[in-house]
Amino acid sequence: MDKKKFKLLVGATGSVAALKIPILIDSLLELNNKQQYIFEIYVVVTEHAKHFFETSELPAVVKIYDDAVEWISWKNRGDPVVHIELGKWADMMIIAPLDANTLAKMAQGLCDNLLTCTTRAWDMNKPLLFCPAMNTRMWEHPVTCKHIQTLKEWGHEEIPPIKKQLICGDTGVGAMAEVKTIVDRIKSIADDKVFNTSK
Ligand SMILES: CC(C)(CO)[C@@H](O)C(=O)NCCC(=O)N/C=C\S
Repeated sequence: MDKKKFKLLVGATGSVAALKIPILIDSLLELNNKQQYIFEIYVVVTEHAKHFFETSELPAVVKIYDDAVEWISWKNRGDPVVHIELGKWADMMIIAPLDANTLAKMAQGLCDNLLTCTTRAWDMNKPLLFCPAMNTRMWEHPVTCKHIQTLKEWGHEEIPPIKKQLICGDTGVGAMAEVKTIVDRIKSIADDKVFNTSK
C-alpha cells in the first residue's frame, strides 16, 4: 500500500538564512526513509530568496514555485491560480526564513508576489509556521514584535530566531532557528495530523 503523503509547502524569503534551504529540504526528505508517511515538498521562493541559494541545488523531487510560474500558469479564465492552488494542495506551510520585509507584508495584508499571495489566501485551519531571520538591529526594532504578534493572533506559529554570530559579524538574536529545531517541529505537527486524522 502506498505511503500516506504529508504535503508541505516551504516558503523562502530574502534573508541570508535562506542559504540553509537545501539542508532543510534534505533533512526532511531523509525522514521519508524512516517514517510511515512521506513528505511531499513544494518550495515557494521570493525573488530575493533566489540570491541566497540555487534552486537547482534542490532535489528534483521538490517542485519550485516562483513569481514567473504564477504568470506562466494563468493566462485566461479557467486557468489555475497558483497561489490559490498551492494553499489548497498544502497540509501545512512553513516559511523558513521569514525576512523582515515579508513579515511586514504579511502583517499588513500586502500580497505582491507568489509567496505573499499564498499566505494572504491561506486557510487558517491549516498550520502555518514561520522562522524569522534578520539582523539583530532589525529584530530589536519596535515594529518587529508588533508584526510577530499580529501573525500569532491569526494562529500562525513562530519558531523564534536564536542568538548567534550573524553573517555580518554581529552577535545577537536574529539567526534563524537551527534546522534540527525546525525539522523536529514540522515532524511533530505532521505526525499529529497523519496519525490522529487516520484514527
Ligand atoms: C546565515 C546564518 C544561518 C548562518 O548561521 C545565520 O547567521 C542567520 O540565520 N542569519 C540571519 C540574520 C541575517 O539575515 N543577518 C543579516 C545581516 S547580519
